[in-house]
Amino acid sequence: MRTLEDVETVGIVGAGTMGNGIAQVAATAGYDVVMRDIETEFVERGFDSIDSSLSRFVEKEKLSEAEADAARDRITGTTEFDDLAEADLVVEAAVENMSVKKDIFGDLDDLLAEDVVLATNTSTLSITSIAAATERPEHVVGLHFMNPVPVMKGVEVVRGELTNEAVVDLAHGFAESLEKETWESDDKPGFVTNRILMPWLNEGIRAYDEGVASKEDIDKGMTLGTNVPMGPLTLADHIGLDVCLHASETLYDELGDRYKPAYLLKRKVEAGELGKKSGSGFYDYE
Ligand SMILES: NC(=O)c1ccc[n+]([C@@H]2O[C@H](COP(=O)([O-])OP(=O)(O)OC[C@H]3O[C@@H](n4cnc5c(N)ncnc54)[C@H](O)[C@@H]3O)[C@@H](O)[C@H]2O)c1
Repeated sequence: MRTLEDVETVGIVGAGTMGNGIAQVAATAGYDVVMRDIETEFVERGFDSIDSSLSRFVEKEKLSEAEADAARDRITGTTEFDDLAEADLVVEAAVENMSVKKDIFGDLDDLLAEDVVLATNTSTLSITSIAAATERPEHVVGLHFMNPVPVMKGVEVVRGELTNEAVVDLAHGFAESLEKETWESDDKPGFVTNRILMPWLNEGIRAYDEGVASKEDIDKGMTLGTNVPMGPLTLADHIGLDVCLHASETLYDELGDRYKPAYLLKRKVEAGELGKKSGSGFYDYE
């Protein structure tokens, strides 16, 4: 198996919110990066996000201009799947859909040398199921970065049923080389973070819907009362209500009633009120 010392080029599948963030932190850490999406427009949008994020790091004097330029130069964007062939490690960050991920992992398995580790950034889907699309399930691991990747320190390493110990070690080592801190989860629905976060968000939404308190007081109660940086309604808006609903539905399917999404979460998504990104969710963002 390729070890961390062998990793020079990192392949990223998907140039969206997470993919471009992972590409940025990998390039900043000195890796060469190949970032692949299906349309040129999506690759370009990924680079726009990277450029503005690197500029903020320069403004805050966390990176010099030369370091930011060097990081940017280490990233190659592409729509050609075969360009991922030079990767020593791949992190998949495409859409949260099992059949899409299985197709991608089947193709990666065909393309890449058999000693290359394939990681997925899935938030809620089973690593073991994704790995089953390959002939190297022992080389498939969950590497669950948090959003926004350049800012959030934590990475959850998820061990599939068949994941090798050395692959789990590589996942921790790679994340640490990006100056992240890791923890580990078994391949159970939602892993540690979303298993606990999603019912917390849904309970906040239900409490609001049932008139327990105003949305401001629910958020204030949770921030001042439990010392979290954002209350549930603000955090749900930041994550995106559609993303919250999708994750909640996956957990509900796998774990049953205690994970049932709140009615109001469904209604908001149906109304197109998706949170910060659409201009309104529980709060208005103008
Ligand atoms: N956004 C979050 O807060 C967050 C946090 C942690 C993990 N995740 C997980 O990360 C993954 C990506 O989420 P995101 O928020 O970046 O989504 P996104 O929609 O912003 O980006 C996904 C990208 O994948 C691309 N894509 C689709 N099929 C592809 C393919 N076959 N090959 C290459 N690219 C393809 C899409 O065009 C899109 O640009 C998901 O599995 C999600 O669950 C998301």
